[in-house]
Amino acid sequence: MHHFSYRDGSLFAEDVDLRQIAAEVGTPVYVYSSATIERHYRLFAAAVKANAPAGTAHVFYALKANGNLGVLKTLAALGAGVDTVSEGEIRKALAAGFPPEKIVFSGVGKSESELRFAVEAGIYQVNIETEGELDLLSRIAASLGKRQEAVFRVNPDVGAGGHAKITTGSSENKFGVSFEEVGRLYARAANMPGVRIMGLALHIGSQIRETDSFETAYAKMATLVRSLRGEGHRVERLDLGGGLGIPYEIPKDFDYGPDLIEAYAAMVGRVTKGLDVELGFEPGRLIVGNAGILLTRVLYLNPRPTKQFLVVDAAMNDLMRPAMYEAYHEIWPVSEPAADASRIAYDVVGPICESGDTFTTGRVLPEQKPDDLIAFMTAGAYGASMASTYNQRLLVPEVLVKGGQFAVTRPRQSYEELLGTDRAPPWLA
Ligand SMILES: Cc1ncc(COP(=O)(O)O)c(C=O)c1O
Ligand SMILES: N[C@@H](CCCC[NH3+])C(=O)O
Repeated sequence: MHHFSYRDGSLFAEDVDLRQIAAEVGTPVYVYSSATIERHYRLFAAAVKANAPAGTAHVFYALKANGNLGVLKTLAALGAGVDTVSEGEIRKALAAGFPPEKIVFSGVGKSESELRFAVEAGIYQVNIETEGELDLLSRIAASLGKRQEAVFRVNPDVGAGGHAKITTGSSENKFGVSFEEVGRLYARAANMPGVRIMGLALHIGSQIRETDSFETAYAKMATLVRSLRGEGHRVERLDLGGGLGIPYEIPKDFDYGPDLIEAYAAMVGRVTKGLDVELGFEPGRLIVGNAGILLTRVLYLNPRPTKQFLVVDAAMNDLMRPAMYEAYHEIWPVSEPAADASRIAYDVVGPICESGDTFTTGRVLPEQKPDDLIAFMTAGAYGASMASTYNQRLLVPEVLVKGGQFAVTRPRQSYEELLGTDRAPPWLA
């Protein structure tokens, strides 16, 4: 089931022709499908709930993957919780209507003011990553007359992921407290006035397309839960993080998800059997990755003796995954190519003054000409959320589609907004 498909010769997002969005909103523009977001959330939530030991599983959508207000409201309406990593993300989640009691706060470097904001907001859980953070959190909460529920994010020393830069669970990575330290921290926390430790969390990496590395890490966590309980500590919650990957190469008979999600959920059920914990999950990419595309227009062709450059109006500041992780995104022309269309190998590049502003090299596509529209597929996760204004380009707009309707849920930034926050120093004013 794919919600981006060809109809009458043009690529549609659900029931909306992408040519219409390009005409009304301009390019580049991100376009998201509500139906895909809903489907992936429901598939995941149902599978993990069905396999959870105590029948309780909380799904905290990882907001960092896509923080668009329309996307967040869609998920809040489905009853999702949210995983945040900064005060800005907590504020976005609250603004989108997520109740504080469904908000988790992760992150290696939470500042004092961020922790204070989170405690005052009354969020569900802080995922503590260092001993210093434990002390600080307790001090802040106690000064507010509160006791904040929290878990320790443990570094399981099992790293995995689609690229070295997105592995988080290895002990070489900065994330989480080490396995050996957890017992001691639990014991210290028991005497602290401002925190109540409810359990453990982990997150091993992103774009993981098999279940073995999760299983290794989760089995280690199950052992840790038992040994902590043996020492008399309370472990009621186990937050298993996110990281489940998605297909970036879209199969012809696209029916994303169920197999890997089912296998993952069954594995979780197996590993946590009899553990009597409330499970939490933090999927990001899985929920929104396949739900979005980046729509861009061909500006120029630049033929060279050995290659053909296709210059488009999107750039690495709009979608930085290819430049940062050599990530692969399929490219679909908006006008459905004829079966006998001539095909050419292109290096698809953006307007930015960096050779790294290259989406792909030698990609064979139906022949393109200036003004043609093309879509970078599977761009719903870590696309707009990682965008910048590098080269003083305007932040890219975002559109949410639902059935035959669409709405601009973030307009293209204006030049007034781009320039308006700068301040001249007084000696040059
Ligand atoms: C703590 C934490 N939770 C959840 C996620 C979401 O990961 P993904 O989008 O791969 O599901 C991340 C990012 O990798 C993360 O750092
Ligand atoms: N931003 C990365 C994944 C990192 C996930 C954040 N912990 C990507 O686009 O693949």
